Amino acid sequence: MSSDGLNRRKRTVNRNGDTNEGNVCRVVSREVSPERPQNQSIMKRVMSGMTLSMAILAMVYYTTQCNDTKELVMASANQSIKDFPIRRQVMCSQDYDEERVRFPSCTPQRCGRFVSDSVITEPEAKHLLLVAKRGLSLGGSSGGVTRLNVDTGLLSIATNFVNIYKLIERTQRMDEHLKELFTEKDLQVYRTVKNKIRKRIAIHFGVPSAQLYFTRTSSFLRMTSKRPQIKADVYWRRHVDKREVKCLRFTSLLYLSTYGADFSGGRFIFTDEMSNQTIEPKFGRVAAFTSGSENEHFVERVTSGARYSLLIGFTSDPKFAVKYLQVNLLTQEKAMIESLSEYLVSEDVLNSRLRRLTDNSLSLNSIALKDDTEGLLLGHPLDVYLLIRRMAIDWKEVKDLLRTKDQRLSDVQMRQIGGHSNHTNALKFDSQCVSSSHEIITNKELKDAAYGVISLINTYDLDIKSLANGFIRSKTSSGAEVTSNGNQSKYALNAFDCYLIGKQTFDNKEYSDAKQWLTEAIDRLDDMTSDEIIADIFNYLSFCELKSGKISGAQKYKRLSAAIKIKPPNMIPIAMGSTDVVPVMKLALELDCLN
Ligand SMILES: O=C(O)CCC(=O)C(=O)O
Ligand SMILES: [Fe+2]
Repeated sequence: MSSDGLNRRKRTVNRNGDTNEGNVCRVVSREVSPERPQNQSIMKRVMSGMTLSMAILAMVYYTTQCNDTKELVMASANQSIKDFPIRRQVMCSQDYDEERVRFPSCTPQRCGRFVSDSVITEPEAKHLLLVAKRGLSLGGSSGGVTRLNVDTGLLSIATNFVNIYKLIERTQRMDEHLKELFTEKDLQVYRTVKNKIRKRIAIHFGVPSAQLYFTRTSSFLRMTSKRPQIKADVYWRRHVDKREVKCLRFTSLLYLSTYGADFSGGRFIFTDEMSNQTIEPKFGRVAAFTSGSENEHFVERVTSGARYSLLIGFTSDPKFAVKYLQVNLLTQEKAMIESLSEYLVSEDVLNSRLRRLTDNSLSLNSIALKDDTEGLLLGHPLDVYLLIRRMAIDWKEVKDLLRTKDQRLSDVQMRQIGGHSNHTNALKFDSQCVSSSHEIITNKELKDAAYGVISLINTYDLDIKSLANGFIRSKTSSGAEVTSNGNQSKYALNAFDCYLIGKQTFDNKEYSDAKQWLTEAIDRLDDMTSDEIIADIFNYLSFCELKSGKISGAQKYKRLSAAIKIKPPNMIPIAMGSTDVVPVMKLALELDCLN
């Protein structure tokens, strides 16, 4: 769950061996660095001598400095934290301010962390370790971390990811035992454990348990000392969970192996301003903390053995809850599609846009609901984004198209639609469903969902072009494309999606990725893309070029953008939130200065 590790500054870890502040600081470099070449010439030897002296000076400097950056062991592996958890309270960061307004009753009253060895039983931990090993053994990253997301089935294989559930579906005829990968008993233990952890978090942080929802981030992790192959393998970078998955409120970790016994290195470290705080993983131990920047952390690189853990993320925002997305939105959408299809048949509607929207939603909705039989809703990483896009954009458009049409329908005709006596009832989607889901799913959520896609790209280091085509492929991987859904992907994004994600990526200051998304948007332009959006795509492309110092490229795109006739301001494309205006205006000014 981290994105920017490779370009973070070099990290040193100050370590005290005991539970309290010590005076001896051992400075250990954790940087992944290539081996030094052998120096042959005298000149080189002199140079390396000088380098060494500078390194020693730097060490002395760090050693004197490290009295200020102490390291405290919050929970050691030798300890047994049974009766009372170890707790630490920290000041809440501002990361929750927005949620505080939206969900006052479930905003954390206090922020902090706790560690306990008595949340789950030993048999439960043993069972989950077997489940983790069984699941993870189907994959295996070529780098240091293998992830298996239990809810989506996403599993690291070599430098790629596959959907394990689809894999099983395809191979089960040959390999009967795979069907039994997760038995009912396994899932039952998994659910019990998740609920126990949720309850503890609720008690500890004073949040009603019923308002803590599981997110789709839950994953088994196996960390080893293997050299990283892709960005996602670098698990030892500092990060803030909430910055990567915005909706997160609490992060919990269940450790399924023990520091010092099953592996070395691999301690969990909070990077506090004055001192680092360390948790040594222990079999059956649960650590939980508020996910904002008050709890920035990293995992030390494992030096030997294998480290197993189960990460479970919680949100207070029901829209990002697994259950909400699975049950509410999808079933609501299904009802809307049924009503609409009935209406389209009975009315012989000629509006091709309406048909296209319905067909597209129908196919995506039925894929998701078909998976329901296996309890695996929303299995593709783009599912959530696409569902929210349908709710925020497509269904709103359907409603608008129908509104326009309704005005031309007589009362008699209205009654005929679906056999209902008044048109509000007949067009269920028009009255209740669309309005309510549209009220719930706003452009803000759509932007968050787009942000979710960006986090996914960064966390798993995915190739943008492949993902835009609905395929999951790592940026750095070579060879055959590994997909989660056969060769023909139903998840291909359209010009608007790529534009929206491109804009969010731009706001994230990732200009090269933003350019890629916007170029994908250009490749996907069709008759449904409005001129305003096309002009804005070119505008953003121009800003991307400008940010990368490519002045002539910036000017070229700016001219292209200006060449498109912009309609009056009420036609400003959807999802152009007012917050975007300021930076874009600023950039526009910068660009104008160049002309
Ligand atoms: O496994 C751990 O201890 C922490 C992993 C982590 O921080 C993450 O995946 O965000
Ligand atoms: Fe994390």
